[in-house]
Amino acid sequence: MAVPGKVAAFRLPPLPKVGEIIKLFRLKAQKQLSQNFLLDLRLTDKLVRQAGELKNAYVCEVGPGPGGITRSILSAGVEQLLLIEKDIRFIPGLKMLSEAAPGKVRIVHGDILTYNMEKAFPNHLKKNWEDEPPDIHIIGNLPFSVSTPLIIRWLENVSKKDGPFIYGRTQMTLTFQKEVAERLTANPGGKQRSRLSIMSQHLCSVENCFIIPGQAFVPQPEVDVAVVHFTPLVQPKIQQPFKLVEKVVRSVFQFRRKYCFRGIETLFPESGRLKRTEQLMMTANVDPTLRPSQLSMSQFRNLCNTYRKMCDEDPGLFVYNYREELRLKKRAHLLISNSQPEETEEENQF
Ligand SMILES: C[S@@+](CC[C@H](N)C(=O)[O-])C[C@H]1O[C@@H](n2cnc3c(N)ncnc32)[C@H](O)[C@@H]1O
Repeated sequence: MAVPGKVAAFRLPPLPKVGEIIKLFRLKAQKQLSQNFLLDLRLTDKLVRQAGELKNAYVCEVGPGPGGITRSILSAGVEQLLLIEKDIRFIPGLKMLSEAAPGKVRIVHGDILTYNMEKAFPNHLKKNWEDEPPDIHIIGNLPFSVSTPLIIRWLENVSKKDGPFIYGRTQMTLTFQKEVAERLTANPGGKQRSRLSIMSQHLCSVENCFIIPGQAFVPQPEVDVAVVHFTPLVQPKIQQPFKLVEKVVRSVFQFRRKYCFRGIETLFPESGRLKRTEQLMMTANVDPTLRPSQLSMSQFRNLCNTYRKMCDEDPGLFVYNYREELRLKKRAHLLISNSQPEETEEENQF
């Protein structure tokens, strides 16, 4: 659990308000880029407190924009702050902040999706995975279209201990659309239990910290926003490669309203499908009539471990792709009958 730290360990010299910076540099939010700014410093302070103690820490803020959260991070007394911002219009305002905190801020005009985080911090900060997390934090309020793919990528980095996790169990405090945060943190049986719940919780302790109502942003988005804190676990709850876990979890949730065996079947080619599904479910000790959302983490672990054994015994199994088989069958069906194929798949949200 994140230990809320103190903010205001360092006093910035008087600066124009964030709203004034927006006016000064004509930083109109670009709706098509989902830019929604958080200008209320009480809220930015509260968000930054969720990261824990930041005094003398090394922080990377992704998508600082006009710099509201940036000010709160600097006020927390950090040692170094790396800012990665894609939109060049924000760089002059960020430079103004950097001048107010000499020697502390490094500004990168770049895209977090391509930035090499393995060189972002000094080597001496590296910790062993089993040790306490390093004094490195990632904080960000990014557009939702970026934050969801980014967290999936960072979860894969956690499982491989690379990217930002080359330094150890780097903690992250990020915002998401409220419903995505609910999926990230959902327990078994919960309405929002989904692929994202298993993929995040098997690798990290995930805490839904607080909700920021949409009205707090300028301009106001149509949804509420939640702040989520991630601390990578010393031992993942499922000790299998990320891609294997992803495949099993995606298959289970393929038909999220049906019994779980319906999705699990899709792990196997049509010939022998029933027999192998039964074998997997029996060995993993999973009741085939549970709904995907009812499965516990240990049941997912059993499924992944058993599926891994089956893949080791049949090297062609892992590359089997149900959707591809379905697509080829549909195409053949169309060629033969020239009729519309039946729709067999359900919506498969992350
Ligand atoms: C929702 S706005 C939030 C701005 C600021 N953090 C705040 O809370 O007021 C998202 C910011 O992320 C930036 N951004 C979007 N995609 C990015 C990417 N791939 N890499 C870095 N920054 C990005 C946008 O330019 C914008 O400044």
